[in-house]
Amino acid sequence: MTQTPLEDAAEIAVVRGPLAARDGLIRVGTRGSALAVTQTTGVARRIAQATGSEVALVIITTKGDVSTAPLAQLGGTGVFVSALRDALIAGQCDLAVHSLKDLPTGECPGIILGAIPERADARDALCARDGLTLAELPAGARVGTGSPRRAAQILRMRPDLEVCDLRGNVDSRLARVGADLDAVVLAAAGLIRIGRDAAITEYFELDRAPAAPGQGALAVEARSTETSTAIAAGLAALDDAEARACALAERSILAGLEAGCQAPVGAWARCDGDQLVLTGEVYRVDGSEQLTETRTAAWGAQPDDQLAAAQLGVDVAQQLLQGGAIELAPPGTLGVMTLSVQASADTVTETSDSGATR
Ligand SMILES: NCc1[nH]cc(CCC(=O)O)c1CC(=O)O
Repeated sequence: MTQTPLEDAAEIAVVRGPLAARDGLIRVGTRGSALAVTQTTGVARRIAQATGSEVALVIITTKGDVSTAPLAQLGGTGVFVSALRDALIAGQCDLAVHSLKDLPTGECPGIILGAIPERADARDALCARDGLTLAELPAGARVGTGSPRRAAQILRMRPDLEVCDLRGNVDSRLARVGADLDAVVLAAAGLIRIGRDAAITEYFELDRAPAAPGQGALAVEARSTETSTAIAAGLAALDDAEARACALAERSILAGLEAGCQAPVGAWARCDGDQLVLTGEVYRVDGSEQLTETRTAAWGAQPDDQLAAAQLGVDVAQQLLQGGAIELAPPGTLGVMTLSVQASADTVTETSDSGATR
């Protein structure tokens, strides 16, 4: 938490606590972790360059930052997001920067997704003791992750390993390697952003282990009532059509599966010439089974392509559902909406029953 990024912010002021709105000033809200401050500083710099405006970072503390309780108890990954959104709506900042993979797929009233900047490395990375790769870890080695997707992927590659739960910020997770764990799996983008990529001993290629939908991408949110031309110009300069299409395609798999944040789902979208290629996977968490679907759509960086990207995700989700995704994933992690609708309509089926009592 008390790392170098604050120095990186040299020409961008970083404020903990309220900062009044003022003409010509763009206040960019962020969580206070080293990772969040670093990535938001990058966004703030580019907005400053594109607009010539004065830009400041405003650090907003979220429940997820001050608690080590399991995320599910705090209301899921959404806790990282809601305090920032509250601050944006309340006018405590003018923009809010999130890791896209932490954003729930639903719309948020009063808020627009103003920009998805060019995406960083989407891969997961293994950080193991003694420079070991996954294949080199001894049988029974303990690998830390809090993600059901990563757990399943590790066990598919190495069924003999022991997957251990892991929480907290990137630095505290890394500190466990060589202590009570032999390795941890983290997002490469986060490690690179905070300058800890020297800890990486292996990158998992996306064809072998598709990452969380939106991993490595950032989301810049604004108020839907925003009228500032400087903010509009800043958002337009930041937005990357390819990153937006890929993120949209990956995230609409989640939406199509009605996936909760603990769903073991991997996604990988890439633009390849004039094609947008999307792969979605759903796993049994013990690594014993998986479903994979790949589909393509035309791609030419046209406005229509964004709609096609979203539809591609829905199509992949449909294929995964037809392949039996609901039965593969832990009860209640997929088809979440359908379950609650069924339950409230008092037509509870066996599936929704097990989902509800999980
Ligand atoms: N789950 C928390 C989270 N949210 C965003 C990142 C950083 C990487 C990114 O921007 O996707 C991380 C850490 C991790 O998964 O290792």
